[in-house]
Amino acid sequence: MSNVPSRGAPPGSPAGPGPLTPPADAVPPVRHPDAPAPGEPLGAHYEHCFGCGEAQPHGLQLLARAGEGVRITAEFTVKPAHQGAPGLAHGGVLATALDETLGSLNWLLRVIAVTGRLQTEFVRPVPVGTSLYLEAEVTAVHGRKIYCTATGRLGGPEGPVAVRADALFIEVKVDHFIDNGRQEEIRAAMADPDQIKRARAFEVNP
Ligand SMILES: CCCCCCCCCCCCCCCC(=O)SCCNC(=O)CCNC(=O)[C@H](O)C(C)(C)COP(=O)(O)OP(=O)(O)OC[C@H]1O[C@@H](n2cnc3c(N)ncnc32)[C@H](O)[C@@H]1OP(=O)(O)O
Repeated sequence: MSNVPSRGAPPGSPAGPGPLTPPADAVPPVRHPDAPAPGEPLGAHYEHCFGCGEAQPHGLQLLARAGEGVRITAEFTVKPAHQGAPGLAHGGVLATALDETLGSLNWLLRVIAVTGRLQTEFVRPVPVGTSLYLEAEVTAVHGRKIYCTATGRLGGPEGPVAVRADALFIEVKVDHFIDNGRQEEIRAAMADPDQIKRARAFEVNP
């Protein structure tokens, strides 16, 4: 048995609405006035990120764009390195794509947040070579808790739904990474002016 305390019943359990349901006093999300304009590409938050980093040859290299409101679109192409079963994307890779797209919503809120919960639904297999088109949206905010949802479609915005996720992100300060990350990468990131600029675009008061 794990000694990590439980944060509530799983969604849909008879014990209650579950940790992915915003509480009654949650508020609608507010797009930050300095958020990137709709259609603008967001770029990677970290060049070595497995989800979005351009310096990760086997990563997803997911490209996200700001949408209207607190919404994001993103795309990635499933490569042979992403297989689970022959010719099909690994479920964990698809969960990464959902997680990364949901994490990109932080650019629009201008907060840094990490995934606390991620509930995924796999609706259709996703073949290698497919371009997965993702949309994500923040649905509610309660203190540091950010409730959000995402959908991935095969081939484009009108394609059939292949994956879905509901998630809870928790706002953190930049110290979360400085205190917990391996020192060699933290030192390199802090010495990189582009990385500091990217961290600032997430966080109003770094
Ligand atoms: C120089 C460097 C530059 C770096 C520039 C970086 C740029 C930006 C990078 C972004 C990166 C994105 C990448 C993709 C998204 C990932 O994949 S992020 C990686 C995966 N996630 C993680 O590693 C998170 C690991 N977990 C943790 O570190 C801690 O559990 C957390 C999430 C920070 C929470 O701990 P905490 O701050 O102590 O929070 P705590 O005060 O206990 O809870 C706050 C509230 O949230 C609730 N809560 C917390 N966790 C949970 C949970 N799991 N379930 C339900 N409720 C929860 C609590 O119940 C509490 O609720 P209220 O009482 O306020 O109602």
